[in-house]
Amino acid sequence: MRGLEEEFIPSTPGKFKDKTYYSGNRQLHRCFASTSTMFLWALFLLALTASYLSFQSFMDSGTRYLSSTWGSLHWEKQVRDSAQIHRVNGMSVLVTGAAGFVGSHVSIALKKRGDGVVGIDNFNNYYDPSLKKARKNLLNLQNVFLIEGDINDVHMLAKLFDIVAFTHVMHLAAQAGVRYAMENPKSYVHSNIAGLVTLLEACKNANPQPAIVWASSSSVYGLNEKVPFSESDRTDQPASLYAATKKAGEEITHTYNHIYGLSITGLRFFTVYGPWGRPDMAYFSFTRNILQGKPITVYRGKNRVDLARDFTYIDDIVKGCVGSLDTAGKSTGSGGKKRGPAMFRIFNLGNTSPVTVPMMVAMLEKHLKVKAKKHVLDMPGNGDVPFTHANISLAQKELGYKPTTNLQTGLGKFVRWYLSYYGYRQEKSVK
Ligand SMILES: O=C(O)[C@H]1O[C@H](OP(=O)(O)OP(=O)(O)OC[C@H]2O[C@@H](n3ccc(=O)[nH]c3=O)[C@H](O)[C@@H]2O)[C@H](O)[C@@H](O)[C@@H]1O
Repeated sequence: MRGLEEEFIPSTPGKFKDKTYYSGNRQLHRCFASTSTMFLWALFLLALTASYLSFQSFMDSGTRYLSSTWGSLHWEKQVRDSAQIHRVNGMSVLVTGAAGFVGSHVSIALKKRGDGVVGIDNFNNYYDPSLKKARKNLLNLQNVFLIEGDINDVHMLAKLFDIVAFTHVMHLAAQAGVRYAMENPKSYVHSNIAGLVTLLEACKNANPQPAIVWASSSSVYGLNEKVPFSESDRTDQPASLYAATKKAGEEITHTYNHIYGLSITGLRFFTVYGPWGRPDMAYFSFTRNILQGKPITVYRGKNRVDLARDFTYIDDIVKGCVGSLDTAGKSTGSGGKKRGPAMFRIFNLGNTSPVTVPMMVAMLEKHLKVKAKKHVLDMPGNGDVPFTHANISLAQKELGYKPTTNLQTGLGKFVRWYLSYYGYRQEKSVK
């Protein structure tokens, strides 16, 4: 016996050649039966497609809501609340790279003094994303809403500027690291070039246009030998792709200032270090290796000259960033059109007292109370520069920037943070 389903569904759809249908009437009936079955089939398929599509959209909106990625009403409310200004003459700032080292510190500083802050970060895995998540938790505690998204996402940026009239953008999202550029050059183009342009486009289209403060790098001085490095020194000899993308960023921001009236302040950071820092940087990875009894590689320059850096403590950098936001002139454009000349500035944010890498290691040994196992190697040709040294008189004059933490003190603070964050008990783990 054929089951009911088999009665209605032919084994070969569209082909109804049942030999029992033989008369004219039956021909007509057969024709009618065949048309109505096809109609039923079409209806069935239509219903199937419709339910599939609505299931998909339900799933999409469900995930969007649950993971708080952009777009939902709940998300919009979180953005608005976080951007709310709580002081007279305060600002509302979009901080890119807010789960990063400098980004998280700046976001918290701004929020604490009553400014509105919305963060964005793509949480990439260039270094341990769990550290970025931990920084996100810090931001949550301060009621800073952090969006998980990429600055290359045109629609998300447009939506953000639609919801909030940001007065400022603190642009710190970037692919950092000098030597990693040889391993993954495309990531530098993605974040430092394409991402920058996407962000500038969004800022230029925004109404009102925000003022932009962004992170360039001391590495733009490249092979410059004139010391200390001043903003007017040549920057056309980058030694790494990283430096080249930062230099390109300075030129790109200039064109957006020139064509669209965006207010731009570029900050050349000098080897920023401190608590919640970046694990890829030498002082951080040295600390880890020293504590684990593993060797560290200390590079040495030409003619056995020690490499040196103008290491700058995070709190000083934060003051420089906040000072730049406070003194930034307004952008002049609207509706994507320039209405007058706008501010364009570049500042060194350094410490003005370079320290050699072996001296930095000696300071770490003292704080950690452990001797490092050092391997000294000639500096490989991988983009490193032999030394950096900032002239900060311009930042001092225009921003009131005045670094106050020397490397010895700053590394002490870093080591205390490191030991507590990674759960070392100093008296037990170090000899
Ligand atoms: O201020 C800057 O412009 C740059 O500072 C750092 O770059 P860098 O100064 O090279 O910082 P580290 O990677 O921490 O290196 C510091 C020094 O330690 C040396 N080093 C690094 C790693 C290592 O294993 N051994 C070693 O001797 C490097 O050659 C360098 O002289 C940051 O990583 C960049 O993102 C930033 O833009």
